[in-house]
Amino acid sequence: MGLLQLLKSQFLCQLIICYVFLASGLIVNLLQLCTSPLWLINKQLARRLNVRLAYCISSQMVAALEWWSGTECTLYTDPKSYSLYGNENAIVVLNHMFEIDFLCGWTFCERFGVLGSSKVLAKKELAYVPIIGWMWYFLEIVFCKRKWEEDRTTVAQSLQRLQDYPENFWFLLYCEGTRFTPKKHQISMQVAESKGLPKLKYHLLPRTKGFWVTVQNLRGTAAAVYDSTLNFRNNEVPTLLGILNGKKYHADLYVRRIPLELIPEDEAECAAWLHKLYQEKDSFQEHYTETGCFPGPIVSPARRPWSLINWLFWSCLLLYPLALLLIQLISSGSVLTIVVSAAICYAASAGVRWMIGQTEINRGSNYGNKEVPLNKN
Ligand SMILES: CC/C=C\C/C=C\C/C=C\C/C=C\C/C=C\C/C=C\CCC(=O)SCCNC(=O)CCNC(=O)[C@H](O)C(C)(C)COP(=O)(O)OP(=O)(O)OC[C@H]1O[C@@H](n2cnc3c(N)ncnc32)[C@H](O)[C@@H]1OP(=O)(O)O
Ligand SMILES: CCCCCCCCCCCCCCCC(=O)OC[C@@H](O)COP(=O)(O)O
Repeated sequence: MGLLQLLKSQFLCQLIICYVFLASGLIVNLLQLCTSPLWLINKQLARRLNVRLAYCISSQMVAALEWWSGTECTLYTDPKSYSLYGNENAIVVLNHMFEIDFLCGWTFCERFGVLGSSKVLAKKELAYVPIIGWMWYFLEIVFCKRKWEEDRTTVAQSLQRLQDYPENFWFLLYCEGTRFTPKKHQISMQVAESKGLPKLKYHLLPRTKGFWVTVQNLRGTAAAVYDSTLNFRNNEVPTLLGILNGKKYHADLYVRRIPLELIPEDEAECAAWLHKLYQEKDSFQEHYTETGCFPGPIVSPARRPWSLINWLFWSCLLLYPLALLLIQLISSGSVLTIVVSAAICYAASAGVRWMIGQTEINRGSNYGNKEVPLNKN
């Protein structure tokens, strides 16, 4: 193990990264709250400000992936589509198998200049995660309860609000609705069988309603669907804790640009179209398993320095007062103050560990885990 790698694996270094993330995140959340009155006066300006504030938070996680762990992200795509990435609004359909798939997505957002404005159809539970969830509130992220009776109106309304969004954005949709586990896969394949659909090997059966409502409400706003399939080399199982430990992974992303006009408007036809898309995605994963690469040319954008610069800025701003505080604390000699400070540090690190837990598959929800009564046709 090299010296740098040893340094990266030290708990103290990870603690510093988490401290900067936590302290800067809360400051940014507060600044976002301060933009509230501006929404009434100049909504578009408030949105633009929030895009930049959100960048301060999400780019720290991107910096951890790109600069701290040195993870490499390779893009396989058609060079003709490449020039459009970042210059139009798009709906991104991504497989949901890895704990850091969202972070790889964010990395590509960063490289194409849409990180601050990127959006997702997220489960409601994530709205309560401090920093990220609170940041999303001001970014007009679309939340769902994964209960169609309630989601059908709320999701459509939230999507419609994005029609006059002042910056280009990518709207991420995990149509599988939950992370892949063998049990969820087995249950969803029973559903596939009952619907007479071909089985998928690498994906859960996609939930079609969210896709249909997104496409319908973003017609005229988004230009295309980016069908994205992610995998990692050498059967790596990447985790956020691994990233914090400085472990380097190799992500490969295969993206096909599909103009929105090609997607049927009728709900049933749109659902059939999505099922066919997932059968194709499954064949790309099969190709990857057999050959170690996706079909198509590699046109990888390089990582940009901005996420690192942002992290260095917040570190300089926040580590100096922390050091002063620690010196004062130790020199005060008060046992009570030291114990209280240690307790605050412990609570903060437990909080960050809980947030990281949100990304862990074995702490995932039970959605898609329950056997459903099937009407065999
Ligand atoms: C160039 C580079 C390109 C790309 C770069 C890549 C990405 C970057 C882009 C943007 C980044 C932005 C942000 C990223 C940051 C963070 C993201 C983090 C996480 C958030 C992710 C989540 O929270 S995922 C969970 C929430 N999302 C979803 O659930 C979406 C999918 N779900 C739906 O669409 C659902 O339909 C719904 C939520 C709208 C409603 O759910 P509900 O369960 O109520 O209804 P359903 O219709 O789905 O269910 C009933 C029907 O389903 C059938 N059924 C039953 N059991 C199953 C089963 N196990 N599997 C499949 N289907 C099942 C049932 O039979 C019913 O069928 P019908 O025929 O009656 O419809
Ligand atoms: C740079 C310092 C990093 C410090 C660590 C901060 C950690 C914050 C992470 C919060 C990000 C939350 C995003 C979670 C994405 C996710 O993967 O959600 C799961 C859902 O799709 C589906 O849930 P489920 O049904 O449970 O599978």
